[in-house]
Amino acid sequence: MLIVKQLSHSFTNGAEVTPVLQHIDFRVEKGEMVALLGSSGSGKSTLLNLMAGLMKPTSGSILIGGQPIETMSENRLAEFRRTHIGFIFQSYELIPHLTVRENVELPLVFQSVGPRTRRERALKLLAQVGLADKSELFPSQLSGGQQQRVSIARSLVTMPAIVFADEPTGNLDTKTEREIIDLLHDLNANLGITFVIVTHEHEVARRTQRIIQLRDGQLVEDGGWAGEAG
Ligand SMILES: Nc1ncnc2c1ncn2[C@@H]1O[C@H](COP(=O)(O)OP(=O)(O)OP(=O)(O)O)[C@@H](O)[C@H]1O
Repeated sequence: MLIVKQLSHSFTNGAEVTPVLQHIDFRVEKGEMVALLGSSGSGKSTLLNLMAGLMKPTSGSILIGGQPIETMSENRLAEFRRTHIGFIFQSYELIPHLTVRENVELPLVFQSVGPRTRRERALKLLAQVGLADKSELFPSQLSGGQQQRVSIARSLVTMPAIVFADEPTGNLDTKTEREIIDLLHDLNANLGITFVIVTHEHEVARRTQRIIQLRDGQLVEDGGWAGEAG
């Protein structure tokens, strides 16, 4: 599903070169739920941006569904992202003047899916994330946890091969955090969605099947639990 091969990245500002990721190797199989754990500055966002095709690596390769994304043209990559990759952000990134249902439908608008199909798919997903009765409200009328559920429904509406979640519970209290992770678990178990969850919180990482740990741009642990990895 996802293969990261000998991935390295440095940022260059004038003469100054900052190496951020060094020779990262791992793979994520279809249906896995993986945490990418690391403290601030360890390189998580950089790795996520590279895996999502938002940046080109200095060297190495990223394959999603067998396709190397770093060699794709910008247009091809944009299309590939829209079709095969789902995103969940810490700050939800919902459009305030669209209803909950319209927010979930939005990725399908960009794929030219007709209104009736869009509506059906959005309502089905909203029911799956426990928001069947909130579809015609606006994001501001929902709690933070509910808004994150909307963004989860939106990330799944195109039926992507893989979903990247960037600190998905970073703005939520502990109880709501647990509920959101439970939901991601259910979606993983029931629908077989492949999730890569970027987090600096051991509590979140501990709930996944597998932990990939980054420290100073290097992979220090793959597969162990946070408690053991220290
Ligand atoms: N555009 C850039 N130019 C130079 N250095 C950068 C740039 N972006 C990030 N870095 C450096 O790369 C390192 C890793 O940053 P990154 O944002 O990937 O870490 P992170 O683990 O996501 O941290 P956080 O949890 O705080 O977001 C940091 O030392 C950062 O200063």
